[in-house]
Amino acid sequence: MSQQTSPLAPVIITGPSGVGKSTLIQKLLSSHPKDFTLCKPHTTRAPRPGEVNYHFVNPKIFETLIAQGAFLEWTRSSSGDYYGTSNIAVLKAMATGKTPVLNVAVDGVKQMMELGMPWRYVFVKPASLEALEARIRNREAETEEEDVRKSLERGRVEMEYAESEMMFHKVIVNDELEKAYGELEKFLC
Ligand SMILES: Nc1ncnc2c1ncn2[C@@H]1O[C@H](COP(=O)(O)OP(=O)(O)OP(=O)(O)O)[C@@H](O)[C@H]1O
Repeated sequence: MSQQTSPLAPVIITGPSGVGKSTLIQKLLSSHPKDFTLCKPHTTRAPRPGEVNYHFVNPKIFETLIAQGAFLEWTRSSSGDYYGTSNIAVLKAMATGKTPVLNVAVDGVKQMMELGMPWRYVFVKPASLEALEARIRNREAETEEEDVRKSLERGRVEMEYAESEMMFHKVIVNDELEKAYGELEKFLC
């Protein structure tokens, strides 16, 4: 990508489920609270313990919002949960005067890229599919065998997409967290 972007242009962080997007975003927001703000996405999945970084809504409300054209992007995960970013959430984040940071599933990123926004796209990938599997299994969340299998298959396809499309401004391997975070910070700050 050669398009010029501003330091205030939203940053889109994407990658397979469980790769560590939320972890990296959380570190960025807590290290640079004056510079970055989270653009809060909507989801229909259940909150994990202590989780506050989403608007949690039921599927009926999510589907109403889709029908109203409220979303800039939306998608369904391999387990059937909806995820999306509303236009209002982006505007609210922009109005803070800080750089909005978005956590977006790979399918949603494809929709955003089609809109041609001159935003910054970062793909986070695992060191290997085995490492991704270990991370998903270690996470204190849904670990039904079928969900893990579907999630890994989807992750594999998403990684192939990232490699084939070359549409990302930055690709970061989240193997060692501090190193991955250092790369993200160097790219953005
Ligand atoms: N570099 C790392 N090394 C080891 N564990 C990590 C690393 N980065 C994140 N994790 C852990 O991996 C798990 C998944 O991380 P996280 O929830 O941030 O992923 P995610 O990509 O946001 O997932 P989802 O898209 O499904 O919400 C968490 O338990 C997190 O603590």
